[in-house]
Amino acid sequence: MYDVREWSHVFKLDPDKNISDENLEMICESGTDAIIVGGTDGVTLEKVLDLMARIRRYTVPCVLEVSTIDSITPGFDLYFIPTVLNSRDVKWITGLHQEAVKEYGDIMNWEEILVQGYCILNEDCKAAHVTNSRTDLSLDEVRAYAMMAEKMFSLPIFYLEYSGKYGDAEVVAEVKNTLEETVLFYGGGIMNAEQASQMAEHADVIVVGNIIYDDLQAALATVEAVRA
Ligand SMILES: CC(C)=CCC/C(C)=C/CC/C(C)=C/CC/C(C)=C/CC/C(C)=C/CC/C(C)=C/CC/C(C)=C/COP(=O)(O)OP(=O)(O)O
Ligand SMILES: O=P(O)(O)OC[C@@H](O)CO
Ligand SMILES: [Mg+2]
Repeated sequence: MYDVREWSHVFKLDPDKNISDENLEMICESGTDAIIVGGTDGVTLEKVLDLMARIRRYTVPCVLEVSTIDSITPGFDLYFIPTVLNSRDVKWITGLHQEAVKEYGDIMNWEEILVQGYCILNEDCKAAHVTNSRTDLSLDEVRAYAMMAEKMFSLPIFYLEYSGKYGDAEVVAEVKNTLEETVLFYGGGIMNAEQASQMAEHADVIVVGNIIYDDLQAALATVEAVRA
């Protein structure tokens, strides 16, 4: 099922982190809608290839969230391209993207590519540091980015990113009310079933990342919570 509008839960696996075969099997067979392979640091082609090959033993849809040009590899079902709308640096909004499209645009299969409009709201996360994002945004400013993503740029996905920190459910709810077509992803700090169901009440898709590595059973419980 490659239609993100049908999804409600995804796991994000970091190529730079270790996961055992046993735990990977439980994640892939959990009933989640997809596995996203992505991270900010230490993402190399070798690590991406290795993780993709291991996920490919299972039928779950597998998506590469591109964070470096050098780690893009064929074989994924979909490719997500982040553009960080609240970055202060054009490099992370359209800069690297233009370089990549200049190089590969003519051979890209655009049907398997979805652009994600990121709004990064945790000032302490790596992605915020790397992209020099302005995270001290008012609700109206966040809503404006959501509206721009949908109405100005027709992006398929708007991603409220609190990576490593549980976010503000009120902000997620308000952004959801702002969007009509664009799919709202929420990610950050989901560590248990209760948090998963709270964010899933508002976001279209919740993204569960770090807890996979810290407490696998808690991570698996988030799938059940969203389905309930
Ligand atoms: C051969 C083949 C199949 C070709 C496919 C064609 C294709 C897909 C081409 C891509 C073309 C293109 C436009 C590429 C864009 C290139 C690029 C590098 C864009 C920049 C992306 C970007 C803004 C990265 C910044 C970091 C970021 C937002 C990463 C997203 C993932 C993320 C937020 C991870 C969470 O990290 P974090 O939690 O902070 O870190 P830790 O958990 O490790 O602490
Ligand atoms: O790792 P966590 O905090 O669960 O966040 C998930 C995802 O939004 C990270 O890009
Ligand atoms: Mg992470």
